[in-house]
Amino acid sequence: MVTCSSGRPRRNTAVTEQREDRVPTVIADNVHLTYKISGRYAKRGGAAALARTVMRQSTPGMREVRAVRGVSFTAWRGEAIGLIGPNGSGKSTLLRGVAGLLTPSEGAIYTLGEPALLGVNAALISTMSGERNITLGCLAMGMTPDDVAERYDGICEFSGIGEFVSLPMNAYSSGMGARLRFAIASSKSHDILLIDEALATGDAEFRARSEERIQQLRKEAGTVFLVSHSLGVVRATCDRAIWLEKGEIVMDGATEEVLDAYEERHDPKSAARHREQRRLAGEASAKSPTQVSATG
Ligand SMILES: Nc1ncnc2c1ncn2[C@@H]1O[C@H](COP(=O)(O)OP(=O)(O)OP(=O)(O)O)[C@@H](O)[C@H]1O
Repeated sequence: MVTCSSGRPRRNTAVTEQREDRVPTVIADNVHLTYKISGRYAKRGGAAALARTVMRQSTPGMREVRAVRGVSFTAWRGEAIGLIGPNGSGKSTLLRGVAGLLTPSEGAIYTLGEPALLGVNAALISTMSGERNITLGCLAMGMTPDDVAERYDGICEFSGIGEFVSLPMNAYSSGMGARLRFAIASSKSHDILLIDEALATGDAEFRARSEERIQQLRKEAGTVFLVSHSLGVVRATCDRAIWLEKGEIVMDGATEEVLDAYEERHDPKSAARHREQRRLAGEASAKSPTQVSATG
């Protein structure tokens, strides 16, 4: 089933561009996502208050934050896409738009299948134990009680939270909570899995296991979107990257190319180091056939 979330009715032109051999799972067509901040948060300060008094306004007006501005892309089944960009560039907002939690003020998002958003702030109930949250989280994802019973041990083991599972989640460290959320959400294959920074919180060993799990989810035919500030995680996990700045796409393409360009702009030292590493690796591989023939 194709689901559409849009600001106003639009002709679904992008769908007709699909290639025969690949299945599009998410189509974003000129998407704009805007937050409206109302009342007292919109404008503060003495001058604004005085203006309101003079103009006899009881409440200040609405302010808009245009977090995503005219974003278009097509995601295909089997892809893992990293969303990168500086703070406030609109990555999480775009993910929430794909998840259907925000409606575009303009443009449309079409999804084939059910998107599942896995965020660090995903809603589990902090006063309940990990055990209860596993059960509720799995049921909420559409599993049957038998499915839950079957997967329960695997989820506990994957999360690595040990006996903390019987304690309320508000007794967990933020890393433990994030690990449990990831373990619950990734225990089921999703048509479209949206991950917001979840991997950044675990330790190195958990990150390695999560990367493996994401690769597995990809093989099970889903599409994975990953928001991360860690370019290393995006490099290890994604084959495509979308770079956002101020709510607009700067670049969309193969991970290496996009990350190189991003680093050139935001972290030139790392970009130079990576170039040098590649040059040395290139030299080594150019030399190796000679060495083989010399020894062979
Ligand atoms: N609930 C909200 N209400 C109002 N404005 C918001 C809200 N959430 C985000 N914004 C604003 O939208 C813009 C994009 O924020 P968003 O969280 O999507 O960026 P991001 O790239 O994910 O940032 P970060 O890397 O810091 O997590 C920012 O200007 C932010 O202040």
